[in-house]
Amino acid sequence: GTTPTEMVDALNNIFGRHAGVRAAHAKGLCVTGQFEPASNASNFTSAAMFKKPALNGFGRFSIGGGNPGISDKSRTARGLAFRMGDGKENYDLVLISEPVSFAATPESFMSFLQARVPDPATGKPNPEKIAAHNIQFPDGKAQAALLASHPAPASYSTTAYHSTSAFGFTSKKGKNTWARLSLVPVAGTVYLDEATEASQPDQFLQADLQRRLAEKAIEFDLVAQHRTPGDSLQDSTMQWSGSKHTTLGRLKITAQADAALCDAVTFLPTILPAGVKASDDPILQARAGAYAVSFGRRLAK
Ligand code: HEM
Repeated sequence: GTTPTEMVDALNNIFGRHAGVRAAHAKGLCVTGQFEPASNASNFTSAAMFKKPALNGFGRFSIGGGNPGISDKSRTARGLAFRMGDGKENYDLVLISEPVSFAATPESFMSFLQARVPDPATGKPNPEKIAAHNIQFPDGKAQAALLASHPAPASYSTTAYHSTSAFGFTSKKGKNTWARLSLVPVAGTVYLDEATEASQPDQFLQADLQRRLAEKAIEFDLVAQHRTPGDSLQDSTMQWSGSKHTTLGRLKITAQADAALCDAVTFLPTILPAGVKASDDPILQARAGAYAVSFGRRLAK
């Protein structure tokens, strides 16, 4: 099965159930900031909030997986969730640090996780089960290859974050454009070099964030990649080739915030302003239900 409860149980089966903690992206840091829409963004999207000079918001940087003690050096996806609003509507961006997800469907997501449940005899995942998953669900290979191709980001501020799924944007003239979104770091993408990867302590991301924010805001451009024919609207494991991009504005992360601010909500990729719609990508459609189950469990502790 692939109900929201079954998906969260599958995460808990691997990572354990930690009181008050997210079932996925368990480790993270809460921040506040502003989004400044680009002056021409309203040609691309009719959403009212993009006509404002600036929107306030808060968000959370995270490391993929349900282990709250994971090393900051681990080669897993990083996450960035950010909620911005104009007082009337909210817009949640819930993004990861690779341009593709690890499963095209909830069935593939379940198989990926079930193949990684630690073997009671060894305490480790059984490589044969992972190999069998890769044969049955080859859609998981693209993200794994990307993650293996570089060390972890040197900082939460030095990697791009991507929606992997597509959203439809209605322009003020009523035209719909399908796009995938990315937050692109203004300071550029920097991964740990291999020597630093070996020598750096396991925890460095919080101190790094503190140091950078004491100096200046951490900035990302919000970029919409337009769909070109052949770019899938259903398969978030396939990279897009569309070469047309529109910059929708700049996100400025200005301060760290108490974890409580972010833990009181669940960021959902389906919280969208009027004028932006989700595609019928089955992964995008499955996420909100699972996030709600995880949210309920961590509030109940
Ligand atoms: C079927 C596929 C997926 C499932 C079942 C799933 C499940 C979850 C769950 C249960 C949480 C914890 C929610 C909470 O307690 O608030 C979570 C968090 C998160 N997920 Fe997913 N996820 C999926 C795919 C994705 C994809 C494709 C992305 C990004 C492109 C993504 C990005 C994130 C991020 C950034 C967070 C952390 C949000 C925060 O910091 O509060 N997830 N996911």
